[in-house]
Amino acid sequence: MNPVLAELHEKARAVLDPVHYDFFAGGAGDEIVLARNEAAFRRLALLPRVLRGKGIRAGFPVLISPTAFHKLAHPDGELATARALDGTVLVSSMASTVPIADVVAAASGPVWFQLYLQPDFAVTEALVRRAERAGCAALVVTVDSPVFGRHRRDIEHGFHDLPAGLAAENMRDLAGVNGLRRIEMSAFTWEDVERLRSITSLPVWLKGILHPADAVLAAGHGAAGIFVSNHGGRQLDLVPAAVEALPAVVDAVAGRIPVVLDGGVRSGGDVALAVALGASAAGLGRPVLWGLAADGSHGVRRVLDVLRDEFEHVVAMCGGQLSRDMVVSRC
Ligand SMILES: Cc1cc2nc3c(=O)[nH]c(=O)nc-3n(C[C@H](O)[C@H](O)[C@H](O)COP(=O)(O)O)c2cc1C
Ligand SMILES: O=C(O)C(=O)c1ccccc1
Repeated sequence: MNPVLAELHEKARAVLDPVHYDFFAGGAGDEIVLARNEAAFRRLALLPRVLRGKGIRAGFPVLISPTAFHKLAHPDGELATARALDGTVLVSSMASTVPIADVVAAASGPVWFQLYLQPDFAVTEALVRRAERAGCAALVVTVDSPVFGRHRRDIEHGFHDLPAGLAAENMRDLAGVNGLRRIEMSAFTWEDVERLRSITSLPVWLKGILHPADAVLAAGHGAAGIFVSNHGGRQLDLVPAAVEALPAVVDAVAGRIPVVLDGGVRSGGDVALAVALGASAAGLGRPVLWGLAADGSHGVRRVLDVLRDEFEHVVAMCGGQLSRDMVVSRC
């Protein structure tokens, strides 16, 4: 592990309330998927191409995946994360502890809004209007959570609610209700996605797709793109590592829409592997939380800078190109 990322993680562990550390770090069930997300990257290797000059690959294909409750990590919460972007996309969680308008106002890069469809469509619509008015560039609907994941560490600690003074600020005064509305998890259908699309001109991405057939349906139902994701091992503890599910989804989508990969990305090399396997970008969850907890905006910026530097170095080593044929198994 890059020593800067290791240092930020260790500092985060040291400064965070252990209950909040476990909320961020933990996964569902026996945490098998949580461990596999990282382990799967270590089982992959790259065969560099040689004598190709510098190649043409430019840009930094990383974004920040949505994570809840940044004020548990740092007093400035999502404002600190947003200030660190320097052009990187932040997918801001519906469960942010700063209102989305303030996140966008503080951001040094594009902000997308992640939401869970709510059983009362008026609530979903109000959230969409908040995101639009704030200036978000896209919506990301998380579709892997028909029910809440069972996070054993949270259950053991009795951690269910934010401490006094913190709240999911986007859930205030929604659809006729004064005060805070609870975020609900519920089961939806492709028709609900179409309904959401019909009320907004923002691009609608779907996050949490693992089955290739669902990826095809997403493209057919007008999704702007998809996230291959197992929610960082926080939903069903029976699924493959995210990067293991990626190739079949990329094949099924066949270039119709972009595919983002998140889960277990911990280095610029991991980003390169995801891109070589066909991802348009890789998303970061926990590494950003560790940077934020350790050193606020500066810590998040350091995480992004380390990954950018490592990614560019790997690409240079690979002759400026990354493709599926270059990825092999180590074992
Ligand atoms: C503490 C925490 C909170 C999360 N909150 C959300 C959320 O509000 N919405 C969502 O779609 N995904 C959420 N996720 C999942 C992330 O978007 C992402 O899929 C996952 O963290 C990627 O894996 P990584 O942490 O290994 O990088 C959360 C993940 C963590 C660790
Ligand atoms: O913890 C999570 O993974 C998550 O997605 C979430 C969603 C809503 C509120 C808090 C966390």
